[in-house]
Amino acid sequence: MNQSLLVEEKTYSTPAQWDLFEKIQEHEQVLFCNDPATGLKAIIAIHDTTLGPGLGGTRMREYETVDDALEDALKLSKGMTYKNAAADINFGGAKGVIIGDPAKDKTPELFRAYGQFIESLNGRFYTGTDMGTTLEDFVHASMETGCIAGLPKEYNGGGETSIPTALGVLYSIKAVARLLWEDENVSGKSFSIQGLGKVGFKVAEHLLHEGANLYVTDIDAGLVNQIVELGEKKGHHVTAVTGDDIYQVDADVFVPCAVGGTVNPKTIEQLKVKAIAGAANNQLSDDSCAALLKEKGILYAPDYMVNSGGVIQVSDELYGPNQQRVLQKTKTIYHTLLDVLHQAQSDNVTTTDAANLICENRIEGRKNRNSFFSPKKRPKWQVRF
Ligand SMILES: NC(=O)C1=CN([C@@H]2O[C@H](COP(=O)(O)OP(=O)(O)OC[C@H]3O[C@@H](n4cnc5c(N)ncnc54)[C@H](O)[C@@H]3O)[C@@H](O)[C@H]2O)C=CC1
Ligand SMILES: O=C(O)CCC(=O)C(=O)O
Repeated sequence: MNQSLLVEEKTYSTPAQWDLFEKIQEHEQVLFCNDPATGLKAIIAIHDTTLGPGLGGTRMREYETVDDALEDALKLSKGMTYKNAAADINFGGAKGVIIGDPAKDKTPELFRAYGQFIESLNGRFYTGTDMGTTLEDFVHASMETGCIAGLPKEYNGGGETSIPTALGVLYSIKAVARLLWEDENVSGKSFSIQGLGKVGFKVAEHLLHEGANLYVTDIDAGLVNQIVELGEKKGHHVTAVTGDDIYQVDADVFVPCAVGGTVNPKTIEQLKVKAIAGAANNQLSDDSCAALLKEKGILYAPDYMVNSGGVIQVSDELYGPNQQRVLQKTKTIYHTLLDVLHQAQSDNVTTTDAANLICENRIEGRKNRNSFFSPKKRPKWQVRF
């Protein structure tokens, strides 16, 4: 072996050089998007496209480090693979994160630049709203790419995904109630809701309509006040709670609807609830939390099943927007989730393990069926060619 090859071997086998590839080893592709002209800094992670093109929303958030942003994109996109498999739709898992403050850093040009990067993936990534992004942002992105889902109705899209997502959370809560109390009626039961944004606010409205009592928190005091006032009008108790106190309230069900990771060993110790069912993606800080919850007797409804109303709508757009049909499909979450909760009980495993197994079997099964070549692997709403 000549000297230069020896040097190369030595250089490239240093473990630190491979850290990044180790981090993304479960993923098919990760795209770092950098556009100095608009200030766009984004990461698109495509986890698995066995079931179809990668599909997942794009989040905008002020991350402290690029590593934090990458970790979020990797975890969220993997979650989408499971979510899409659980919802039995023909899409794989992917997600985008834009690094920046949604209140200060958004411009139409930034989203157009993001659209150009999406377009460069040539149909491998479809996206729409998530935390910190709105339908309007994606109207700008859609000027550059056809791979945008969930545009406003005026643009012939399905509109706000938080509507089916919130309905799916309500039906999941009903499934949990059926398992806990043999009755899906939640009137008089109490719920602690963390986050009153696009989804959490609607979940709170649904629960008030059902006659439930609420504890609510959000870093935006205006949203908290609105729900407190609504509760007063409806004659139900809505108690505003500050920050981390939400983990200690004496509610029946914790409903995380803000950021991920809020169910962790520290908060599990504080939680007094009987169950957790909410919209936030990646609620558990790590896999071991599922076992901790099981030990403590807290029933955990896997997040990616509870919050699949959004992808159900987005994938349904293949047939043209139809909210009635989407809401009907969203209600099926009740039975899918209840089956998983029963399965976990009868197998004495965590609810996460029971749900993951169903998804992994579905993906494995599809791998076998995808064994022959077909050029028609694009969803039919892809109209650019
Ligand atoms: N929008 C959708 O259709 C879907 C959303 N999700 C997930 O649901 C969660 C909420 O999504 P959206 O409502 O769309 O986002 P959003 O950005 O509209 O709302 C998030 C809310 O959480 C609040 N918040 C942030 N950190 C908080 C904290 N530490 N404590 C209390 N409140 C806090 C924010 O002030 C905001 O009001 C996210 O995790 C998202 O990924 C999942 C599936 C679909
Ligand atoms: O809005 C979308 O494009 C898909 C929904 C999504 O990202 C999610 O369920 O987390």
